[in-house]
Amino acid sequence: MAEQRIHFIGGGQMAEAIIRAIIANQTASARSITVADINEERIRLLNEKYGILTDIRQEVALSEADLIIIAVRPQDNLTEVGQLVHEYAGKNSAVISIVAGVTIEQLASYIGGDRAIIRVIPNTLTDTGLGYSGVALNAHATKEQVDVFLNGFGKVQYLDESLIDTFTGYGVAGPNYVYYFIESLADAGVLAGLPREQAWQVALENVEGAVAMLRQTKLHPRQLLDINNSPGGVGIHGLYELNNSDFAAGLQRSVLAAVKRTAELGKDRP
Ligand SMILES: NC(=O)C1=CN([C@@H]2O[C@H](COP(=O)(O)OP(=O)(O)OC[C@H]3O[C@@H](n4cnc5c(N)ncnc54)[C@H](OP(=O)(O)O)[C@@H]3O)[C@@H](O)[C@H]2O)C=CC1
Ligand SMILES: O=C(O)[C@@H]1CCC=N1
Repeated sequence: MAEQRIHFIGGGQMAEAIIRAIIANQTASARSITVADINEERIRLLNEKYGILTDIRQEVALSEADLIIIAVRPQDNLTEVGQLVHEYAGKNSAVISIVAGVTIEQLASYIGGDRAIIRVIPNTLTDTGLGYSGVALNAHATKEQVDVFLNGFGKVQYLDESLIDTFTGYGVAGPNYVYYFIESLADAGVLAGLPREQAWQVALENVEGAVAMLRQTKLHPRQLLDINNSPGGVGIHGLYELNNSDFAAGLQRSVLAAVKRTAELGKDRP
């Protein structure tokens, strides 16, 4: 397959994370990528850091692109962005929106519904090759159009669009919960008297090891908890306190709040 030309509208944090990953793993070359951003500084920075093309007008980049990535915020002027795409994008190009909370129906109202539109909530672990992006296609889009690009910054789960908001708050915001857990765990080690660096290394190793155990043994966490806790011992005393806290429900409420906010982002647009 010939290399796809990829044009980003919005060159912020998420666009940069995707660009860095797809160039690093040779999914795309820098010369096949263009970016438009209302902030000139961002374009200059992306050119300097990654060598992407910058001496091209947006109208031309849109007309030549195979994939057009809408990477502005939900609060930005999507009507204006959609109008540009509608006017200049080639008929066979696929338009990928990574804008949280904005539906395919809303996107179609901005750019026209008679073209391939793909709603993606991109995973944020892009530099690792791990992490799932959630993807919903409209009737004009095919997996073949986007599969190579999407796998260039992690793994992909194709979903019914009705699940994308849930996937956003649970899956894509997911590393937040894990980062926060690791930070809290390392703090617990320090609170109990370990030096910070040792507490930190142990927390990371335990998280990585626990995931490896779950994958290797295919056991349920509860079964591994049983093995880890001797009668009247250390582990079960620690777990008793956790059971007395709001730990599980707090985490679950946090995910539900993130899912709720995703839906609000789509509705509260200017
Ligand atoms: N960051 C994340 O972890 C994730 C983000 N997303 C989604 O990705 C999208 C981008 O998020 P993020 O990268 O964090 O945001 P950023 O604010 O970092 O990037 C958005 C960029 O788009 C520019 N911009 C605004 N309006 C226009 C326009 N009309 N034309 C061209 N450029 C424009 C902004 O410029 P200026 O700042 O000057 O306004 C800014 O540089 C959002 O919709 C978000 O929901 C999805 C998953 C995860
Ligand atoms: O916070 C945000 O809006 C984005 C979407 C999911 C994770 N980060």
